[in-house]
Amino acid sequence: MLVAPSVLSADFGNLARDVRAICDAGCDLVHVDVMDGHFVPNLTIGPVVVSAIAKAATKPLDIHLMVQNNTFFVDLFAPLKPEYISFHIEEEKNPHRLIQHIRSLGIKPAIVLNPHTPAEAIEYLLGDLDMVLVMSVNPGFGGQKFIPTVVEKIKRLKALRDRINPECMIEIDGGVGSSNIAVLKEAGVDICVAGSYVFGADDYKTAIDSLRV
Ligand SMILES: O=C(CO)[C@H](O)[C@H](O)COP(=O)(O)O
Ligand SMILES: [Co+2]
Repeated sequence: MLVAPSVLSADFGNLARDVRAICDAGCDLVHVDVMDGHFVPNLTIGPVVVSAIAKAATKPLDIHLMVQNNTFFVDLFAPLKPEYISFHIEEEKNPHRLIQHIRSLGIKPAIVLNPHTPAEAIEYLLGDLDMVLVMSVNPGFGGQKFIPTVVEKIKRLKALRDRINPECMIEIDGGVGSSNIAVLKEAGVDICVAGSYVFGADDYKTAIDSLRV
């Protein structure tokens, strides 16, 4: 299991310190939540702060867009050379075109599914994706309770993934911790995002290691 702590739960007064700390603690990716106050009822960070995160990070960035104008934000963050940019299928009229655009920028394209969106919604896009991110909370805030019905969805997604594009990663985001990580691994998750679980722990390395099932 790869681990991507979400900096949404970091101390923003000491952001560079916290980003360095999770990288030193052995995380695989740094998960960055970008919210525009329109697609979700919360507003987070733009390119000025994300570039400060990129500067402090010694691990690749995993940018999770929760925005209305995906192409605008992809172009805004592309110069930071993240490993992944993920966008919500619920907010994109031309997802196939946007996947190609992200790839043309040298970035791995990923799609996010909200809790109500079936795995089958991306069946004909899976062959072009490097990752699918399954939301296990409603997007917008850290520290929410895990929605257990996503476990069944991950199993369906894994079956599709294994048939269509075995290289494509499955990532989970929201309410993840040591209590549910084994079930998620068993269902087919490859990468877990964890915000409040990691940043709320006394020791980041112990918390990250506890997710490596
Ligand atoms: O995308 C997100 C919220 O929309 C965050 O990545 C997610 O909520 C992580 O926080 P936590 O692990 O505390 O649930
Ligand atoms: Co996220």
